[in-house]
Amino acid sequence: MLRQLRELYDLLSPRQRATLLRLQGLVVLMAFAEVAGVVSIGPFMALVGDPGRLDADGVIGQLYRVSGLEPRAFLSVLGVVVIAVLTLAALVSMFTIWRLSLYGARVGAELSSRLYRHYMSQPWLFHAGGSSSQLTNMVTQECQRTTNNIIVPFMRMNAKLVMALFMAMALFIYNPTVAVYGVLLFTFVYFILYRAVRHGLSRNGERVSHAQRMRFKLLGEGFGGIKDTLLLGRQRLFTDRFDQASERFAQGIGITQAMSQVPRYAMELVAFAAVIFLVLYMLAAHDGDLGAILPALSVYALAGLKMLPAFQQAYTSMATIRGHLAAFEAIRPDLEASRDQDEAGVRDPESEGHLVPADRIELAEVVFRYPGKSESALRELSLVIPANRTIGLVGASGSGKSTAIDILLGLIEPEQGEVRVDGQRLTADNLRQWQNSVGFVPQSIFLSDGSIRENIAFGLPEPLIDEAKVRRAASMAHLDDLLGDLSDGLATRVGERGVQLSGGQRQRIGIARALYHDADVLVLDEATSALDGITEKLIMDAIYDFSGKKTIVMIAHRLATVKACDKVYLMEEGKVADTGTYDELVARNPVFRKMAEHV
Ligand SMILES: Nc1ncnc2c1ncn2[C@@H]1O[C@H](COP(=O)(O)OP(=O)(O)OP(=O)(O)O)[C@@H](O)[C@H]1O
Repeated sequence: MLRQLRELYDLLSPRQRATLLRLQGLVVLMAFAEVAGVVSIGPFMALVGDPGRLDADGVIGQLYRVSGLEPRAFLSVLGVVVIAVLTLAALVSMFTIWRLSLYGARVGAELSSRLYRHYMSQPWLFHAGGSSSQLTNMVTQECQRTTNNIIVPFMRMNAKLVMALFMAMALFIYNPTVAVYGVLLFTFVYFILYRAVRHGLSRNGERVSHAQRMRFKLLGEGFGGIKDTLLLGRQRLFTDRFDQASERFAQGIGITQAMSQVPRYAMELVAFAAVIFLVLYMLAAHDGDLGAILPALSVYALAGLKMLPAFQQAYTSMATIRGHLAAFEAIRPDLEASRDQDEAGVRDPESEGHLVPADRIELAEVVFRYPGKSESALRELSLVIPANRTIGLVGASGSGKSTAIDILLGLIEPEQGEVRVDGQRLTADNLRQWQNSVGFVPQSIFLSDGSIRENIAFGLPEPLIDEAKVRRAASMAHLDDLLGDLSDGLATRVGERGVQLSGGQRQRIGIARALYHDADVLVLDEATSALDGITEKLIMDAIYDFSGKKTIVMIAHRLATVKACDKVYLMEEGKVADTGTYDELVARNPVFRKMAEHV
C-alpha cells in the first residue's frame, strides 16, 4: 500500500506537491491545537477538585494572586480561558479539514482532467482499437474512486495520525505508563484487525473494478446498439447481466465499507473495558480519593475522546484505501503516460496555417499493418492525386480503401513509404497544416447533442461560430430545404446520434461540416451512400461544382458515384490493381466491369 501511495505522490504535479507540504504544516498546527485544548483541561480540573492549590507557587498561583479575584471568580475566568483555547483548537481543526477536503477533491478533478486530455490527444489507432465506454469509466468512476477513497482518506488519516501522535506524546509527559499501555493496546488491536482484513479488502477492490468495467461495457453496448437490441428482443440479456454486475459491485462496495466501519464497535468495547480497568486501578492506588484522581481522569477521558476516533478514522481510512487501490492501479499506467506528455503536443489548429497542394498529393509505396494483424492492410500502395482534380477509390470490401484514406488524412502513419504534398513529405511538423486543409466526410457521421449549427461547426463553442460560413456550408450541402421545414432552423437540436434525422440528412450535415472550414481537399468515404438518388445527384453536382477548384478524393461502392471522376483507382488487397477513367476501366478491366454491372 505504501508503494502505491508513494507512486500516487510521484504522479502529483510540483504545485500539488508543494500545496500538500504546506497543508502538512496546517495538520501539525491542528494536532498541536487539539492537544493544547486537552492539556488545558487538566490544571482546571485539578483546581476544581482542590481550590487550596491556588495558594501554591506555580504559574496559576501567581496569576491568582496578581488578579486579586475571589477563588470562585478566578475559577470562572480560568474556565473561560480553557473554553477559548478549546474554541481556537476547534477553529484550527475546522479550517484544516476544510482545506484538506478541498485539496483532495481538487487533486482528484485535476487527475481526471489529465486523463481526459491524455486520451483526447492519443492517435486514431488508440481509439480505433479501444472502447470509449472504458475510457469514460477511467476518467469518471475510477478517478472518482481514487479521489474519494484514496486521496481524501489519506489526507484524513495523515491528519488523525499526527494528532494521535501529539496526543500520545502529551499523555506520555503526563503519565508515561498510561500513555504507553494505552497506545500499545489500541495500536496492537487495530493492527491485528487490519492484518486480518487487508487481503480481503484488496480482492474486494479488484472485484469492484471488474464489476464496474462490466457495467460500463454493458451501458455502452446497450445504448450504442439499442436499435439491434430492441429488434432482437435482447434487452433481458443486457439487463440481467447488468443486474449481476451491479450486485457484485454493491457487494464489493458494501463489504469494504463494513470492513472499515464494523471494528469500531469492537474497539469501543476494548476502550470501555480499559476505562473501567483504569478507574478501578486508580481508585485502588489513591485509596478511593476521588478528588485526587478527578484531574487525571478528565485528561485521560478527553484524550481518549480525541484519540479513539483518531485511531478509528486512521483505521477506516487505511481499510478504505486498501479496498480501492485497484481503482488507482487501473488508471496508474495512463496517468504515468500523461505525465510525460508534452502539454503543447496538441496544437492550436488556428495558429498553424494551411498546406494547400498546388500540384499533387502522393502516397508513395505505403505499407501499413494494423497492430495484432498478420496481414498488411496496405502493401506498397502508390497513388497520385493531382491537385484540383476529382479522383475515385473503388475496390472490394477489405481492399484497404479506408486505411489508405486514414493514411492520406494523417490519422495513421505509414510503416514504410510516405505521403507527399507537392513533393514535401508529411511529417509531424507539417501534419497540422495539412489537416487544416482537409475536410473529411466519414461513412457514419457522429452528431453531437447540440443544434444543427453546432454540428456543422463541430466542436466550436457557440460564440466562435461564424454564422455566414455555417449558412454557406449548409447551402452547399443542400440542407436549405430541411432547414426551411424546421421551425428553429439551424438552432434545431439533434440527438446524440441524430436519431431525429434521416441517414441522408445526417450525411448532408457531415458534408456541411467538411465544407464549413473551406477545406481545399475534400475526402469523402462513401459519403453519399445513404442518400436517395435525387439528393445524391444534387450533392454530387455540388461536389463536382468544386471540380478544378478543390482536390476531391471519394471512396465509392456504387460506381455511378465515380463516373465523373477525372481518375479512378481500383484497389485490390492493399494496392492499386488498375487505374484510369471510368470508361477506360469498364472497357479494359473485367473486375471493374463486373462491379459496374452490379450497380
Ligand atoms: N482498426 C482496425 N484494426 C485492425 N484491422 C483493421 C482495422 N481497420 C481495418 N482493418 C483491416 O484492414 C483491412 C483493410 O480494411 P479497410 O477498412 O481499409 O478496407 P475497405 O476497403 O475500406 O473496406 P470497406 O469497403 O468494407 O470499408 C481489412 O482486412 C480490415 O479487416
